[in-house]
Amino acid sequence: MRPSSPAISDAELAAAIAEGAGEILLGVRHRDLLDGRLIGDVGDAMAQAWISTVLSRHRRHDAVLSEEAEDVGDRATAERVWIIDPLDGTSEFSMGTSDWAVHVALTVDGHPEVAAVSLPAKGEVFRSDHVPPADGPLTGRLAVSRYGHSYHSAAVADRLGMDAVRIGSAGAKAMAVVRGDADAYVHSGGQYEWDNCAPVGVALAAGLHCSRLDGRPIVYNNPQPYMPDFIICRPEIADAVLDAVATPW
Ligand SMILES: Nc1ncnc2c1ncn2[C@@H]1O[C@H](COP(=O)(O)O)[C@@H](OP(=O)(O)O)[C@H]1O
Ligand SMILES: [Mg+2]
Repeated sequence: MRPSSPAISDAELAAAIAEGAGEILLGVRHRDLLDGRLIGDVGDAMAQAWISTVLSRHRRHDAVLSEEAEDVGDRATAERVWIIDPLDGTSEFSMGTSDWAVHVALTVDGHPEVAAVSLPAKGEVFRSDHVPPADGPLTGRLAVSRYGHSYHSAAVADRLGMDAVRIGSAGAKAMAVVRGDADAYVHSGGQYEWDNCAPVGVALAAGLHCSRLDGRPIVYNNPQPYMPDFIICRPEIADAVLDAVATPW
């Protein structure tokens, strides 16, 4: 086999994967030929197959953690690990809305060094090496799941007087904060590293506050890839958000 292209940087590769998988996923939704659960299953499988083939061709020495692949081998002890969600917001993708995303992050020693999040149905690709600072006017909006508030997001909305906006997909919610459409995304109650690693990588690069609910930094590539809670918010409200989640009632 010919060696893979030597030229592509980690940042270019992450963005190309997020964009290319997005094109595949838009093709899966082409003209409503599929629907319901089937469309989500096919989307997950096709995006995963393409991404894993691209990574094995271009970065065969790196480890990979993906929502759609078995977590085998010694990934947790590797230095460079790609953390991937080939389709975040599978239910929204299946429903035909635009709030779904592809997440691609490269972690080095547990930190997202490079990240890309595409929102293919909106034609947007956010990348950590090019993202502008999220420093526009505050909106008073808090991004929450379409399925409702978590205990802690309700406390933040209540305490800070914020309006909840329902958006599917962790990536789409985080990018709403990066874009300046919302001031915060607060999640508790469960998620996995692939759901929030690339969104956090882009958010950090945009100058946003990202931490666990108790204020600790978010560290990835843990042996158990469960990452159940985090805050992504504008730095100017971070203290108030941390205070609200520390003493919710
Ligand atoms: N309590 C929980 N436990 C595990 N995963 C959760 C979760 N709440 C949300 N998620 C996952 O986080 C992503 C965003 O969810 P939401 O839009 O509701 O905030 C979804 O990923 P997938 O679509 O990749 O499965 C969803 O499955
Ligand atoms: Mg996900």
